[in-house]
Amino acid sequence: MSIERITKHFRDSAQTKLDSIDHLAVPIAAAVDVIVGALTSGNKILCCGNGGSAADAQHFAAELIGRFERERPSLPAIALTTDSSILTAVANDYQFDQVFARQVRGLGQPGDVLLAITTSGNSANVLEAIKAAHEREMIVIALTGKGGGKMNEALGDNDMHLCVPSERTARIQEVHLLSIHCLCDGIDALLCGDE
Ligand SMILES: O=C(CO)[C@@H](O)[C@H](O)[C@H](O)[C@H](O)COP(=O)(O)O
Ligand SMILES: [Zn+2]
Repeated sequence: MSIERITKHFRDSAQTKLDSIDHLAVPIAAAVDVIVGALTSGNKILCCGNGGSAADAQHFAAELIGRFERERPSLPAIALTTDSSILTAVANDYQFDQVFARQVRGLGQPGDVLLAITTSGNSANVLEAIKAAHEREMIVIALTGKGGGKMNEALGDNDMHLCVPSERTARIQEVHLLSIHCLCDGIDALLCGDE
């Protein structure tokens, strides 16, 4: 593989991150307020996504249940992407687009937050999870890209949309991970004080 290709990936990734600051800094700060409000009211965070975004959902839940950069109490978060028995049963007995929605209906409570991650904004199982979250009176924080796709119609007035200004899945995922780390840092700062 050529060094130029690798260099281009690094440069493009850095540029997409720089381009994202003006789009995402304010909504990320607002999302931190929503998440901390939910956590301090005794609510929890559910997270979902497909492929690389499933990994992002798990990454976020791990940092809340475990820790980010400093010691603090465990925070309640569940990735809906991890239980192969649930995922296969729901996909087999219902439809694959219900794999997250069914878990939201079983686990979600009013005031809980759904972190819905999809680079295209179009994954049917993520959109169905949002419908279920609305039924459960949950708040949705959506991480998308590519203009947001069908997510633009799926979200309600109380939801939040963090849309990365890129058309390329890999670059969008890279900014999603950075955004997730900003969320973790913001949660810790609000709960434990600035460091
Ligand atoms: O990680 C990657 C590509 O970088 C893939 O696994 C990617 O996440 C999958 O193709 C997903 O199914 C894409 O779904 P979405 O982001 O459009 O919701
Ligand atoms: Zn990927």
